[in-house]
Amino acid sequence: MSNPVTDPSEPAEPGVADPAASPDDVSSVEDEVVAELEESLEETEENDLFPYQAIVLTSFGGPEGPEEVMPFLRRVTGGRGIPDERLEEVAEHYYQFGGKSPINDQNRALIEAIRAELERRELPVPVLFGNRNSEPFLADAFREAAAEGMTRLLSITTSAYSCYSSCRQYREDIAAAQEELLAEGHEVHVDKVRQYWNHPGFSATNARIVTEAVRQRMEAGEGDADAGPGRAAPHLVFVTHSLPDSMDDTSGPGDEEGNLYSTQHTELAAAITAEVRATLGVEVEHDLTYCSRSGPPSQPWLEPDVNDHLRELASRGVRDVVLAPIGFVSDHMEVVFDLDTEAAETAQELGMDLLRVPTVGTDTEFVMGLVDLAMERATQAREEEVELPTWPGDAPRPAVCLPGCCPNLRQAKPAACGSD
Ligand SMILES: CC1=C(CCC(=O)O)c2cc3nc(cc4[nH]c(cc5[nH]c(cc1n2)c(C)c5CCC(=O)O)c(CCC(=O)O)c4C)C(CCC(=O)O)=C3C
Ligand SMILES: [Fe+2]
Repeated sequence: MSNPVTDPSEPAEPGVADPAASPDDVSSVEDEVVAELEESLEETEENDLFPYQAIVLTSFGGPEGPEEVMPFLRRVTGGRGIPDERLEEVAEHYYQFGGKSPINDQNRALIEAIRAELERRELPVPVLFGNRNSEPFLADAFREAAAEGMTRLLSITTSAYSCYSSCRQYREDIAAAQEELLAEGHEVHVDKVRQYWNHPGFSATNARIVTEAVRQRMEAGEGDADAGPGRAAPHLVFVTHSLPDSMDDTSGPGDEEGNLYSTQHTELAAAITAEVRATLGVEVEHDLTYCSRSGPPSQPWLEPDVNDHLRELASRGVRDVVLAPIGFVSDHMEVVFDLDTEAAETAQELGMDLLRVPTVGTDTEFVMGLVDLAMERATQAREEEVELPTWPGDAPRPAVCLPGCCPNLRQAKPAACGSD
């Protein structure tokens, strides 16, 4: 694919005709224009992200000041029956942090890291930022691309698993933003990378940082007076965002298998635990728990809640816990409030030692994995052979979602990046 002669940092300017050309010279002007267009097309074709002209980091969004908190929460919950009390409670979480969610700054840092990795691989493709629920919105990103004459974009989302909230809802918002652009006279095609819960860039990075945390805990424990040579390894508690049972039941390919969201987390938690055991040569127990439940109490959500589970572990005499937030890509509000504030308080009340593992954030191995995923998707778009690395298991999620998967249980809406 690569041609060392062309410098990708100097894009051709298609359509710029020689102003000195005389009107009789029409055919030579046309020849020139055609030649320039072909040259620019070749340049794009030479890079391994062809046919994509830009990457759009696609995320949830969050408020960046106190005045943005309530409009953000109303946008997120619009017509979804989240009780007012819950909204006020969540608003308080944001106010405790000055009304500013950490998520946008983290995504800007991730974009910088992706840009640096693209540059290292000599892939001259810009990275834009588009959120579902706060500025810069997805439509802003698409508009920016359209203004540059771009028509083919690749979305990388900041959610790794399969369910309505973390996959189809993103696809619906991409479709709505495309619709908005179409009304302004611009057609943009958008594909997305596969859900990457079992792409090694995400899963193996989590395994590495969880192993590091357990190792650190055990080394710290060696100095303890009551930590004899037979001291057990810490208990591993994995945590992810809770969902209504109905959303978990219908997560997956739409073939009535369902429960893909909880299954993916269960499999990854078990695989990481096995990796910790093998690497450190210790017996370690683990559980999967959930946080950030919302919705009315009458509605069943995935359990156990992380706080309830810490209480249960304490009652069984467990004192040493490593908490691994594998459900989250960065340290956003759910992590800094629900885990670092709330669960940390619970642990303190219980006299437990709780060490929270970092999220993948801007870890180099994770960032390289995202760029690998983008190149993989481009290879598929070119209909070339491609390997799809997975761990655990050997079943990559399809980059083009199957009809009916992870359905919207309230209201069917158009969704991008799928075959339905
Ligand atoms: C699976 C999942 C992810 C992970 C995948 C992904 O990353 O997308 C995620 C991420 C996030 N969720 C976030 C914020 C919120 N989620 C809410 C509500 C809900 N989330 C749900 C699920 C998920 N959510 C569900 C089933 C609901 C209730 C019903 C509904 O509304 O569909 C509400 C409403 C109030 C409340 O009920 O808590 C808020 C404010 C933020 C921003 C944080 C920040 O600002 O740093 C982020 C990254
Ligand atoms: Fe959420």
